Amino acid sequence: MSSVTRMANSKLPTPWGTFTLIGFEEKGTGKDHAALVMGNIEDSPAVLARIHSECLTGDALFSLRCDCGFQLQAAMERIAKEGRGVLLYVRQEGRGIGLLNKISAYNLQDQGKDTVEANVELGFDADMRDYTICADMLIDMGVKQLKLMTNNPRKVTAMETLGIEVVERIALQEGRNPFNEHYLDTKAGKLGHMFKDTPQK
Ligand SMILES: Nc1nc2c(ncn2[C@@H]2O[C@H](COP(=O)(O)OP(=O)(O)OP(=O)(O)O)[C@@H](O)[C@H]2O)c(=O)[nH]1
Ligand SMILES: [Zn+2]
Repeated sequence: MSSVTRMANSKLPTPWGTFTLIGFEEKGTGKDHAALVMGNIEDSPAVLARIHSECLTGDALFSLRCDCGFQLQAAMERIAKEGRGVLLYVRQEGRGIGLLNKISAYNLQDQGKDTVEANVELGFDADMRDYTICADMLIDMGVKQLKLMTNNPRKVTAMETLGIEVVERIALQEGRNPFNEHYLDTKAGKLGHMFKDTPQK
């Protein structure tokens, strides 16, 4: 049984083109999630896709502590350029620990901890995300194969495990700056993020 229910849809004009915005409700929690769709994404060929975890600070408040806002914009631009693709905007703020805990983690980082150490000190794993809802949103929209824009190999493995084939991983390296260098280097070192494209097959 799917973990999400499709609830509503509308047009969403953006600076890069007009997407269809689809709203989903997560059955277990009542949380809402969104998909931005352009073109016909059902069936083949593989669909250009981004699974974007919510980052209020980066996506909406222009934070330079991370690369999220830059990745979000780049992904929307690439999908619009291709004329076909999907971006899942998933409400997994702070890699699943929520905004308030992420702010506490930032406070620890201000005192010298890295992103992983800060999570652990607060009693969380480095990454608490579960991608089941992402696979179920894609299945609901008829998507079976992805060209996935991510540096995170765990997203690729998760999709494959959940029955969505990733035919290509496209690196999304955007917005490196003096404030997020250490964060990006920690992701590469401790969380296994990769900053080059890899064909999967
Ligand atoms: N706990 C915690 N979460 C953070 C921190 N910085 C950013 N985030 C969250 O991390 C999530 C984005 O994950 P990232 O690890 O940056 O990247 P990713 O989604 O795993 O991989 P990409 O697909 O390559 O972007 C968002 O939900 C952010 O809110 C931090 O220092 N601590
Ligand atoms: Zn961020």
